[in-house]
Amino acid sequence: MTKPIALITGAGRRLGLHMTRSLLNQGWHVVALTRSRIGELAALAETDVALDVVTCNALNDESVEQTISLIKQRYDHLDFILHNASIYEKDSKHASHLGQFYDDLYKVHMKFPALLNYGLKSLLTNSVRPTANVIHVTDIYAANPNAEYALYCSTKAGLENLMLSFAKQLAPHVRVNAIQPGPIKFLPEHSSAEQQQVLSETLLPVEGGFEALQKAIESILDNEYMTAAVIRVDGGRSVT
Ligand SMILES: NC(=O)C1=CN([C@@H]2O[C@H](COP(=O)(O)OP(=O)(O)OC[C@H]3O[C@@H](n4cnc5c(N)ncnc54)[C@H](OP(=O)(O)O)[C@@H]3O)[C@@H](O)[C@H]2O)C=CC1
Ligand SMILES: Nc1nc2c(c(=O)[nH]1)N=C([C@H](O)[C@@H](O)CO)CN2
Repeated sequence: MTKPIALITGAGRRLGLHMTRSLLNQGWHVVALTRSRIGELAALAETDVALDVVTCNALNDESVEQTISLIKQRYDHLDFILHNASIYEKDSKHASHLGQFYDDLYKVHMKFPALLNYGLKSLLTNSVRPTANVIHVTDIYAANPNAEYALYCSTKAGLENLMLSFAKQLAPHVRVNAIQPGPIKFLPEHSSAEQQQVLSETLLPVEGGFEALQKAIESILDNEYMTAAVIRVDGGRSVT
């Protein structure tokens, strides 16, 4: 296959689904990793042969190993990995089993991206684009944590640090960067009081929406002189 190939984790909804659609529309072949093949992503795969939906659960080591093997069997190159999969929950929600919760966050935010980067390195170095790209989607909370989400924030900081190591390891054929989103899209479980509080602390007091992240992702893909960089897309929340 001569088409560029993108691998997106957490592709079943929200940003992952948005980027899957956007890259397909721009002529990419997309390998969409998701925990279960359902809903809009599954429906899209029925009509678009350029979409390969692969089920993978980052909490299951065997599932991750099998996914890496399957991708290496199926493809001879890879041009972009978007590390998007994430769990965003308060520590207090898991007070009775904090150790298990922390293990899960580590697996989704750090171990999964690290194993994909190592396991798929040979495909990335065979990119059909001038350079391959890996983007780690972190959070402004990686630099300035929200204490109620301490465990989440620390593993996002780990994801950002991994970006620096892989940028060093994989240069010059693979560029590795991070994006720190701010309030892009609230989850349904966020109360309106929580939402208003966050927006009152944001210079541009609206949700950014997935298009704002799409533009940042595309700017990295287009800019051959960017690696080891961190871009904030946060409406100015991080300076208040
Ligand atoms: N939304 C926002 O305002 C902000 C977002 N971000 C970051 O941007 C990225 C996208 O955000 P958003 O779209 O809201 O993300 P979501 O909270 O909607 O989660 C993304 C996806 O992660 C995947 N995921 C969760 N657990 C696992 C698991 N065990 N194994 C594999 N995949 C898993 C799921 O994919 P699937 O359903 O396909 O299985 C889930 O839908 C995330 O990395 C997030 O941390 C950062 C700051 C703010
Ligand atoms: N995986 C996710 N991570 C984050 C989300 C989210 O919805 N999913 N949201 C936030 C914050 O709510 C942000 O929108 C406002 O501070 C951070 N991380």
